[in-house]
Amino acid sequence: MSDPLVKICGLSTPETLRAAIDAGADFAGFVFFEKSPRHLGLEAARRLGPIAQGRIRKVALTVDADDAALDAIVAALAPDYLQLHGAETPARVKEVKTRYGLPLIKAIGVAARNDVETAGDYEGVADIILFDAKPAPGAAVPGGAGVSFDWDLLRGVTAKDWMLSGGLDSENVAEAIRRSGARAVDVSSGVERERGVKDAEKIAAFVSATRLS
Ligand SMILES: O=C(O)c1ccccc1NCC(=O)[C@H](O)[C@H](O)COP(=O)(O)O
Repeated sequence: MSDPLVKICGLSTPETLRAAIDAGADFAGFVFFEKSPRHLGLEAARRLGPIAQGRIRKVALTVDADDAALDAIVAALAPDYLQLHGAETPARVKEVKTRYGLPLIKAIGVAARNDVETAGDYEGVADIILFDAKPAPGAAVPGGAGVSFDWDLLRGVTAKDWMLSGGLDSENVAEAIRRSGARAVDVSSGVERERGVKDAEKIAAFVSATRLS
């Protein structure tokens, strides 16, 4: 069986983007959400986009963004994927997909089995479902918290293409893959030396750990 795909999320510097590319990660996530410590401005996106181009799939992550914000982000980064990480409805996901003609990743917050089942609402609309830990009620930032959920909830999940996310690191990712059956994983906090600051060695260790799983 092929190695699991790896997405490193919340990259914001040329050095750590290159570290993700060199480690062999498949997706580079860029967070466009001002309340996040990983927020990437448009100017920085214009600088990082060409480094990633053709070397790693660029994912622009937004939270309930309107068309004007998405227009600016798409123009600055030229992403390969859009990741919608807010409360976007299936209708909104479809609208965004049609407007930009890009594959869509839709995040679903999971705390219980019925959360996993909501992925069915996005069937035929989202290209990839990203199962992440459900944010705490009233959380200002709905992702990247380094919190995991019960991976066994994903056993037998019927979504066609999906990623596992939430609280992963190089120590636990092999077990998370084994228990959930994931064929793609996403990480942010687990490859940081402090909140919002990515670490090249941790990125390499994380990718290696998925290859050994
Ligand atoms: O990472 C952020 O700061 C962020 C902000 C707003 C919405 C989503 C965000 N991250 C989403 C991701 O895809 C993270 O990689 C995912 O939540 C896992 O994060 P972690 O548990 O820290 O590995």
